Amino acid sequence: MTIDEDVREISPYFQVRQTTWGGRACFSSGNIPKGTIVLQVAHFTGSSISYEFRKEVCHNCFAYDNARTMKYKLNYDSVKNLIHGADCQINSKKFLGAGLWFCSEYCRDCYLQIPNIIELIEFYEILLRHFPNMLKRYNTIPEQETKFNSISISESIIQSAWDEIEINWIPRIDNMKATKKINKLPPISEDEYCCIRFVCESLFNLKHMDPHSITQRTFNTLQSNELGKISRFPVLLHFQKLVFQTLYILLPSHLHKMLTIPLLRHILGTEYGNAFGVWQEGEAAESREYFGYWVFPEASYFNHSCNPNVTKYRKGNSMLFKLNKDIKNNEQICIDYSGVLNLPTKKRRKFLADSWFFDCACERCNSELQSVH
Ligand SMILES: C[S@@+](CC[C@H](N)C(=O)[O-])C[C@H]1O[C@@H](n2cnc3c(N)ncnc32)[C@H](O)[C@@H]1O
Repeated sequence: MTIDEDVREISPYFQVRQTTWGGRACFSSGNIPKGTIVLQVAHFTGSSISYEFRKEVCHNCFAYDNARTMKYKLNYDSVKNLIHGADCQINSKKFLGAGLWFCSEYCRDCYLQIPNIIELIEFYEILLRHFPNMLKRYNTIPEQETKFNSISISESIIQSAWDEIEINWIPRIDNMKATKKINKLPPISEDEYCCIRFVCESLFNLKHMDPHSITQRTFNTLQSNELGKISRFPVLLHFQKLVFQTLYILLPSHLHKMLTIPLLRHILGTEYGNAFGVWQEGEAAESREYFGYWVFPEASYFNHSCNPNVTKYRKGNSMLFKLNKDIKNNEQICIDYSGVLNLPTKKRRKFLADSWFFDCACERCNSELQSVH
């Protein structure tokens, strides 16, 4: 993978360079003292709050109030001024709130001020309208995970699955009347529902982002872990197809234009290796809640180290990366992906290989492995 000259402007504190052992990585641009925030990012391409927390986490600032439902649900009055044009499929009488909850009027207003946000709200609302029926059908089919997980995966198996969609499924759907298309919506679970919202938010953000912005350029060059992740969990290939099919049938035209198979594969393939967890703020690591995940392309060049020099944390809807020790010029800047740094070498490395699909080549692993042999 080549390094785009442009990604060098991510932070004045580091440069992105190629390594021989772990793809691209961040190297400090000088001696930097402990406590320095080397990166703060606020532009995620996509975020996903898990179904369980959908009413309990603010969709603007990600606040959480001990499992209480957020006070402000989106209502028709707050969106009606944003609806222009007759083809918007938001119905004033049956508005369900698009599955969007906020901790305050301020957060709801901030969310509604995002340019063109009505496009995303419209899709969330359409999906929410169809979801109960899709879920009901999902709940009547027997457990299929075992069947799908027994498939052995290769690059060409993934490609043929998508070719099948492209060559057979899409033309069939394109030839149907709108009402008939709805009958082809697949049965989906809560997990697919959340992932569909994640992909749609990514399409929406990418559509309205300056194509020359650093977020867009870094997103384009993110490393995909599609093959590693689907090989480990083959059911994900089926899952991805359901996500695509639902989006293809339900997306209104302004976002439908964005939906291509290569882009969907890039959004999901890069999410597998680059997403950060959205964790509860202000709680100890052992007791905090995990709300979901989000992707910040500019923050995706940090490699993992089992002795990291950066601590990452969330502040509202941004993420900060702060040095936890002094570092020297040209030193690699690394974070912890795992949350299991206290485990013994073998177990820690197995965890990284199983959940992140790489054999850790950090200094601590290298020196601990040498002392084991
Ligand atoms: C979030 S990306 C980090 C940036 C990545 N190196 C790149 O070129 O895009 C995570 C990927 O980097 C590589 N990586 C990160 N930390 C590593 C480590 N300690 N040892 C080996 N590979 C690592 C793995 O391929 C992993 O899937």
